[in-house]
Amino acid sequence: MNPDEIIVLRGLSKIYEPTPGWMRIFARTHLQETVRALDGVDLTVRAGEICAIVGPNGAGKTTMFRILVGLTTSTGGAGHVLGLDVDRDSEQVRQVVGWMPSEDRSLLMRATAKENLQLHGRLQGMPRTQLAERIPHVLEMVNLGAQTESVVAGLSAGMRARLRLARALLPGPRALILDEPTGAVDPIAAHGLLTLIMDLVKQERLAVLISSHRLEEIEALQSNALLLDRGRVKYSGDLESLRREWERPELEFGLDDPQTANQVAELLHGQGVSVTVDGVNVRCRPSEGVGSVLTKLGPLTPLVRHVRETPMPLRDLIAEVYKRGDST
Ligand SMILES: Nc1ncnc2c1ncn2[C@@H]1O[C@H](COP(=O)(O)OP(=O)(O)OP(=O)(O)O)[C@@H](O)[C@H]1O
Repeated sequence: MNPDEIIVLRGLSKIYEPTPGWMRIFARTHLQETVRALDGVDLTVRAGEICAIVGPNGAGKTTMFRILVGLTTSTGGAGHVLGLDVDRDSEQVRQVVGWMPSEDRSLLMRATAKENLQLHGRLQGMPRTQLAERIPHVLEMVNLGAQTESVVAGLSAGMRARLRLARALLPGPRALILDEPTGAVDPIAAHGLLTLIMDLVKQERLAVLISSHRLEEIEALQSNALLLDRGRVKYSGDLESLRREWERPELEFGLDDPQTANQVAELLHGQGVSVTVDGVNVRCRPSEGVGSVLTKLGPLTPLVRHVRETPMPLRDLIAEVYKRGDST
């Protein structure tokens, strides 16, 4: 085992079986068909690395997190944290994985920040002496030292998110699982929270899995990404390689007059490139590079006054991975 590889998933799968007929009488909701929530997922997260888990609703993100914190078991493949098997050694895994759930519902609103951490620590089986030492430390780590005795109901959404992070850090974990950490937080507080997470990852050499629907946040984290779709991996790797592989920059060709712009647009359209015309500018997102598009313009090429290339926003890039992946 490589000691730097903190989270290792190999072919991890989870199938939810249909609810048996006799159980449907008791179950409030029941499953009619088999659901493949995770289908052969491979992933390695090393110490000091952040991996963003991205996917539409139902992609399998929560199921992966639930397996890692021992709330459910896998039905195929294997998952290890620091060499511990997530199914067989779930008790020990919970000691080394900090879990930050997406909502505040798990916080006691009328208790203080310190009381919340005490209760959580006791439920996790942490000795009182260890808690007395860890609580001030983790509150300082998330810049909530001054709020130690504050009642949670009086804290801002950003502070509550940091308290949930402090709770995840309480046992001194080597891995963190952050489920939509900025979901309920305003953009400024979200930026502060993400900066804090990035600093912690560096200082403590934590391996972090994070889910977020806010793709611009993932870019700011400079993380790796695992794109999931119906339980299967669409892409796994760093964002730079994702760009190299999938980037289709927008090209803008500037012409002298609208008439020439329309001629260029028609020519490209005739060659299967979808274009928009905005006055003297023609824009398109071709699958080939600038050179081959210019060649396609033939006698109109010398009339092009400027070419501007704009990189795709991460949101569009990821949408492209899902779209193109579907057609293959
Ligand atoms: N306890 C369960 N029993 C049956 N099916 C489940 C259960 N939990 C999740 N599923 C199904 O497994 C699939 C993956 O769900 P999961 O909640 O892991 O996705 P997700 O990516 O977290 O989605 P979201 O972004 O909506 O939270 C979905 O089809 C879901 O309906």
